[in-house]
Amino acid sequence: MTAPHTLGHRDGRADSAAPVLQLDGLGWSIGGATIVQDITLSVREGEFLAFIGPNGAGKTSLFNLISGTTMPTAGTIALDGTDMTDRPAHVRARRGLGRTFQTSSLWPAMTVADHVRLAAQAARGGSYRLWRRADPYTAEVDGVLERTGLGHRAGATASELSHGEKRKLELAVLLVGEPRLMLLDEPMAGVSAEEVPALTELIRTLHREEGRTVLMVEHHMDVLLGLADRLAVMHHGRLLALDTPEAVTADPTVQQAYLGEGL
Ligand SMILES: Nc1ncnc2c1ncn2[C@@H]1O[C@H](COP(=O)(O)OP(=O)(O)OP(=O)(O)O)[C@@H](O)[C@H]1O
Repeated sequence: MTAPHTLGHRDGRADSAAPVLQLDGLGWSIGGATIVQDITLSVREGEFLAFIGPNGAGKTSLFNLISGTTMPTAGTIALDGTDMTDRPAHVRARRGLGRTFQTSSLWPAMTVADHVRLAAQAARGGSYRLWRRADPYTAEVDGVLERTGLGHRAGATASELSHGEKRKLELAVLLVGEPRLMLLDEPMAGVSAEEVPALTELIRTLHREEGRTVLMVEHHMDVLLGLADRLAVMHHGRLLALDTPEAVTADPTVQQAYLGEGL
């Protein structure tokens, strides 16, 4: 096990008393349709907040707003007490926000190690060269692959990986930037039942042992009940409930929203 990482504020401007993430009245409308509506919540440092909700409830759209890939049409977003509402994704990333996507963002013919190496070069401002003789990123690449359980797959191409290994590689690429706040969009999607426990354990380590704040969209309730401090339930773009997993699953309003789909 690698030693826990100290996740310090990158630019020293953070207000340590402020929540890591604060959303106030956040909304997004497009083409006359309101996709995300009036979301107000705060996330404290080190918390694990999971988002659940029926298909099309607006969970991915909310992650897009938080990460800056979509700009909100209402409300505000603050990171560590600093308003980020109009700031682009790369500025939020510099403030320690990292995310994975629902669909795979890997290059099929590129090796596992080269994915991580490219991410390291991009993060450290190096040039995109995979053939350098004296590779300054070797130790970092090895370390990240070991932390994510992919050391033995360093030379495999992404196309040779199982779904679970692909998800681990996406996490490995994300970890290169040492995000303090990680947004994981359905990290178990497409992963076989046998691979779910190892992936769950990796996410638990990133949260509990490495101290990262995690927001995760996930449909597997059994996975979430062992990980999440709080569950946020989204329905028709709104926040229907936000509480402990026990309270949320017992909430009749939530059960009603899931009627016919199972919670
Ligand atoms: N760019 C867009 N333009 C128009 N409608 C959109 C756009 N992006 C998303 N939507 C719509 O917004 C709604 C919410 O989509 P979103 O992907 O955020 O839901 P979700 O809760 O993540 O769903 P799932 O669990 O199926 O991934 C859907 O009805 C979707 O079709």
